[in-house]
Amino acid sequence: MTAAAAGEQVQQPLDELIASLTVDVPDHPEPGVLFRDLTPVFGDGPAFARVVEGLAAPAESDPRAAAMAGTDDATPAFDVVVGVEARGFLLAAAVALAAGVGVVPVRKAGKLPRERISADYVLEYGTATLELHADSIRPGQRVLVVDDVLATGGTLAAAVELVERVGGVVTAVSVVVELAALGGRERIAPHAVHALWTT
Ligand SMILES: O=P(O)(O)OC[C@H]1O[C@H](OP(=O)(O)OP(=O)(O)O)[C@H](O)[C@@H]1O
Ligand SMILES: Nc1ncnc2[nH]cnc12
Repeated sequence: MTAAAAGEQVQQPLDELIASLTVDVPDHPEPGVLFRDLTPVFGDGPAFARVVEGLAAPAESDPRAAAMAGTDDATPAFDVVVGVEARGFLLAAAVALAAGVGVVPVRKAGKLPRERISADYVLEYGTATLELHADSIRPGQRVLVVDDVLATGGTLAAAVELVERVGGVVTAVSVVVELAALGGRERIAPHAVHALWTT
């Protein structure tokens, strides 16, 4: 008997759901960039819930992280979630709340008020500086790094670098969308990137 015949709800695959809700905007924020607008994904309650659940999945199923956690599979294999300003904040806070752990912001330059470390980076449409409070992650803490889009990988590479400079152990890097042609995955290596939709 099929799931439908048995009366079960058949879920649309998550990558198809994200793709169907994403709006492509040509030439934003500058000519030549095809901007993938994910705000309709975040604005859809059931889709957002599935995205949040999916972003936490690799860390939960990573044997290395599970062994480090020393607990059963149901326990998140990370102690804290790092989110990258600004769109990553929407996701990281939700993932952290669902997992029962804290959330730490990686911010654009000049926003964090206390002792901080900085990393300059290049992204698909510009250059910028990211910062992390020096005491926001304890040495050895296991970190899930979350953002919405992996394009060239400059942003996430800088975020991972900051986490590692303060002694955090990056156990997983999760994004909603990976723009494969821009090669970001190679930039993040040796860390694996878990993308809910690769296009
Ligand atoms: O892989 P990359 O080429 O580095 O690009 C990806 C980054 O670009 C976007 O952030 P943006 O800097 O536009 O900031 P926002 O979240 O404040 O809109 C996106 O949210 C990622 O953080
Ligand atoms: N093409 C793109 N769409 C949305 N966010 C991005 N961040 C970097 N490149 C992007």
